[in-house]
Amino acid sequence: MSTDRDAGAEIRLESLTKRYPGQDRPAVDALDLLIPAGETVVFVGPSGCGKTTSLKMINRLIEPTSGRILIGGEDITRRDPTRLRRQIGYVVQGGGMMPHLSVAENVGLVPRLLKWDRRRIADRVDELLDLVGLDPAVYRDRFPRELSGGQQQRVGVARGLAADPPVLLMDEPFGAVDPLTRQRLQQEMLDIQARVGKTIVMVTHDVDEAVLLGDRILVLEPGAHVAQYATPEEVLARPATEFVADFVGSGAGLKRLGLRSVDSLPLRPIAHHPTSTLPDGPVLDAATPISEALAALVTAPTEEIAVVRDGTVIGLLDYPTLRAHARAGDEQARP
Ligand SMILES: Nc1ncnc2c1ncn2[C@@H]1O[C@H](COP(=O)(O)OP(=O)(O)OP(=O)(O)O)[C@@H](O)[C@H]1O
Repeated sequence: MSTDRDAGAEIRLESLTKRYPGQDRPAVDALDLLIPAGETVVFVGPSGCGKTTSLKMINRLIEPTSGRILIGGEDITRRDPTRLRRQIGYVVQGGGMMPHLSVAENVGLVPRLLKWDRRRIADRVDELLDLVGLDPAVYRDRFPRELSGGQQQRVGVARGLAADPPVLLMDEPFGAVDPLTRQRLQQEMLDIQARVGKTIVMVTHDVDEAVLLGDRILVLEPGAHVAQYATPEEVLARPATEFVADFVGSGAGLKRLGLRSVDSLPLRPIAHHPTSTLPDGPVLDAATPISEALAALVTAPTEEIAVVRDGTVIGLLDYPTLRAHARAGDEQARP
């Protein structure tokens, strides 16, 4: 597959609005946006600002209250939504695989609905598994339960690309995997995008991910009001408002902290915790970078995670402690 920037389509949102029943303010309030063909645009912003609602209106999983969506110049607000969704790839957190279908059947889902012949579907499935780094001979007949989280996520990406759609929507695609797998998937996503040239719209909570993957970043305030829409370099170097500076700043603070390890934080001491009584829940090695510990804490079933050095628990770490230090790191870095 060669680089093909023409493979994507321009997306234009015009005064796009969503008002949920019973809510006094619109979740998305007259959003205007132009996403050039073949670019990756990443939506970031505080929880509830309207990222997912905006994304899901593009394939009409959520129906707009008013406004227009043009893809490749065509107003898709009048198209049959089911047909439309076969032409827009959609990748969700965790991969969203059907548990009772094999990898090949999952990837071939949309081509089958589009009535491609079997040979063409089989060839396409193998081509895509190769693209996402899964050996087709090993993985095509496996079931989701026989795959790791990262492998399921790869299958999700392959499925999103199956019918060669000009547009790929990704909703927190790498949010369900461990930090190392996440980094690997992000790198692979850059390679894949360089090869397929789709127009990609992605929602993430991770500013670092937005900076890495986005040609442009859309920073939203509540109501999906645009705080800034610019390249990552621009957003980091010249945040348009205090809000943007604060929002991307906390990520930058974490990035700086990322070089330090968790044993440099104040851990809650515990009286006695020999190796034999290591807690059941997740543990972190003392050398784990703080940025990775954050992801572990956010997804942990417990409020504290034990930090272990040489098989012995040296203390407990909680989210408020880590967060307080991330903020402190930020302030120190400001002039
Ligand atoms: N089905 C719904 N009915 C009513 N209100 C909703 C519905 N879905 C979302 N909302 C509200 O609309 C607003 C935007 O939600 P949305 O999920 O788009 O935000 P988000 O930025 O993606 O949030 P998060 O980062 O937490 O996923 C929120 O205030 C939310 O409570």
